[in-house]
Amino acid sequence: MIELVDLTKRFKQNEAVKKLNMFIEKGEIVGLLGPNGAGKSTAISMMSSLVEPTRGDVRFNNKSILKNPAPLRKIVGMVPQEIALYDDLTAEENLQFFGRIYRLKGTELKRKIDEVLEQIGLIDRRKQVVAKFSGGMKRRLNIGVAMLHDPALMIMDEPAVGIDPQSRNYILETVKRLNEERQMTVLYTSHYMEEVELLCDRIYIMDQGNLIASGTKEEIKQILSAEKTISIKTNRLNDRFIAMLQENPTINQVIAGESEVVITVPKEVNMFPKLISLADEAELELNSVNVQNPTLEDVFLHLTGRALRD
Ligand SMILES: Nc1ncnc2c1ncn2[C@@H]1O[C@H](COP(=O)(O)OP(=O)(O)OP(=O)(O)O)[C@@H](O)[C@H]1O
Repeated sequence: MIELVDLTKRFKQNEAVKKLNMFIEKGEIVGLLGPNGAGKSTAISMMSSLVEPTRGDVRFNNKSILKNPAPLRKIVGMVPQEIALYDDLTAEENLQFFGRIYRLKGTELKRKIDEVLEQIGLIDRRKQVVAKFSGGMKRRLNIGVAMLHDPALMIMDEPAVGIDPQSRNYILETVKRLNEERQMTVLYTSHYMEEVELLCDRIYIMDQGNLIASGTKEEIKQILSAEKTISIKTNRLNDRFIAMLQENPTINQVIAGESEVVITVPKEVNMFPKLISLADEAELELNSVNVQNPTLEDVFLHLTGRALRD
């Protein structure tokens, strides 16, 4: 459906996006994950023809859209990171205003507004002014605006940022439902790996303008397939035990908390007997020892040496 080819954007000295290659197939939910400043917004602004690339191409159904963006614009719904609503208008009036921009009118506009309000769970709040809305409700209406013209491709720029977990879940479920019921294709950008992990079929991870990993969740986690992480919980962790773990040549990494220590070891090693004897020696009672599956956060840490949310 959409393909980015060596897409690059330079702002003066700053190369915000560097030779980005990406594709989105019809019906997929694709995640674009990366910390603040990674270049996600710039990439999707070029993808939706709002920002002109310095180099590279954006192709829609195998045709470049750089000279002729109209066919793509017709099918794209863009959910911006900043909430773009009129505070002194009601939910319904906001949808009427934006619906007219999309050239909807009369009974068609009314039908569409009812449908969108139903989908975003705000049908009972249609007559309420947006100024009275919670952050989560504003985010939902922000998505509703982008849904008015039935976009085949929805591009969402951190649509659930800064809201409570319940509203976030509602948004994630709405996106999933729209994808399942209407085969809507979605590009979902976020710096929360949990959102992307929950929602997306395929994921691209960006950092400092570069694409650092891509693939299905399983493929990306394969990057860490040579190692496993073990979490050890005790009532009282002691320095002796931590020192013994740090000195053990099989253990690659030791991260100690107050009552939990997390170690990384090669995948094939069975650490359980050794951990039990080390704990015995350090006169420590173990509460639990769990092998953890790697998360996308672990992959990001492994690739960049930094946490995703620092
Ligand atoms: N219009 C602009 N002029 C100059 N620099 C810009 C402009 N837009 C973005 N940048 C820079 O490009 C880099 C990438 O920014 P971008 O907003 O694309 O990142 P992001 O991953 O979307 O992060 P965020 O979630 O914070 O928006 C940053 O260094 C930013 O300062």
